[in-house]
Amino acid sequence: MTHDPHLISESLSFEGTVGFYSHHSSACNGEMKFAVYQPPTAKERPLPVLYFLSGLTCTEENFMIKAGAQRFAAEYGLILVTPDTSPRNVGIVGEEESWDFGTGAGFYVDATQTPWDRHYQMYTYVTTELPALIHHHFPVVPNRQGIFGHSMGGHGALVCALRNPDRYRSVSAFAPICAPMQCPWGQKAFSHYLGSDRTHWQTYDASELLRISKFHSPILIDQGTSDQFLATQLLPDVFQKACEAVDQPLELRLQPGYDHSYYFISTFIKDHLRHHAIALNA
Ligand SMILES: N[C@@H](CCC(=O)N[C@@H](CS)C(=O)NCC(=O)O)C(=O)O
Repeated sequence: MTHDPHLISESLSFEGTVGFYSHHSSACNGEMKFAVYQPPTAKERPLPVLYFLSGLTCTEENFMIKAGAQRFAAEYGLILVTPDTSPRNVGIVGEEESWDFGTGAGFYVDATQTPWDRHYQMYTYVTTELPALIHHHFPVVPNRQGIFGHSMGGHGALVCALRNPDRYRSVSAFAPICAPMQCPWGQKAFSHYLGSDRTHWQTYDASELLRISKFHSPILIDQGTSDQFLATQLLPDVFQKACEAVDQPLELRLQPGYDHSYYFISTFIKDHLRHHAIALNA
């Protein structure tokens, strides 16, 4: 069951609106926040919807403030939705202790381990509960839905798309965590949220999921070569090999000199919105 969203603030942007909302989430058993950009054409007709999942330490705000996506969403006629990256202030001891786990680091999984399982149901939240709420309250065409993200959110976007190719028509990522089972961020998050059963971890690892699931349209990934997390945490080469093994079309663009920041994202954001617009408007 979804609850009506409460509008916190609204600003005009490229003749459309950026709105910040809170609502009660049944999946996460508490208040969640998200933001929506509605381009000017949303006043005239329902539009395709594109979800952006942010990375570690982010909220629903970072992308809306820093990516510069509104100009192109207005141009291409896409509604943008950015959820928060985790439940917050839910009273779990240690939830604020690290920047790469707990608050701001939900990893887009449904936790099975106590005490996280009562609230950290981000996979269900972003794939089911939030889209149902968006469909109900905003002028979207529900079967024209795409997803993209950055870093932890790039991992989330790839996992959501590979597990639900019927629900997402397009997927892309900036500097995604491509093989979370093989990197410290992923291993820390999965062991605490999911327990020790590594077969369960595979259901949230894009490089593993490719063994059983292919996406029906090409995947676009941009990766900066000066990203400080590239060699230890992101591992795009593992994902590339997994794509090759199953003939999954992948455009992996290594961008010389770019780091992990939103300066990198904003440089290539237009290409990503175009990638999604082509698939979502086809
Ligand atoms: N806090 C970390 C960095 C965390 C980080 O780079 N987060 C990325 C996502 S993985 C981000 O988008 N940060 C928010 C921002 O740049 O606005 C550090 O100090 O090394």
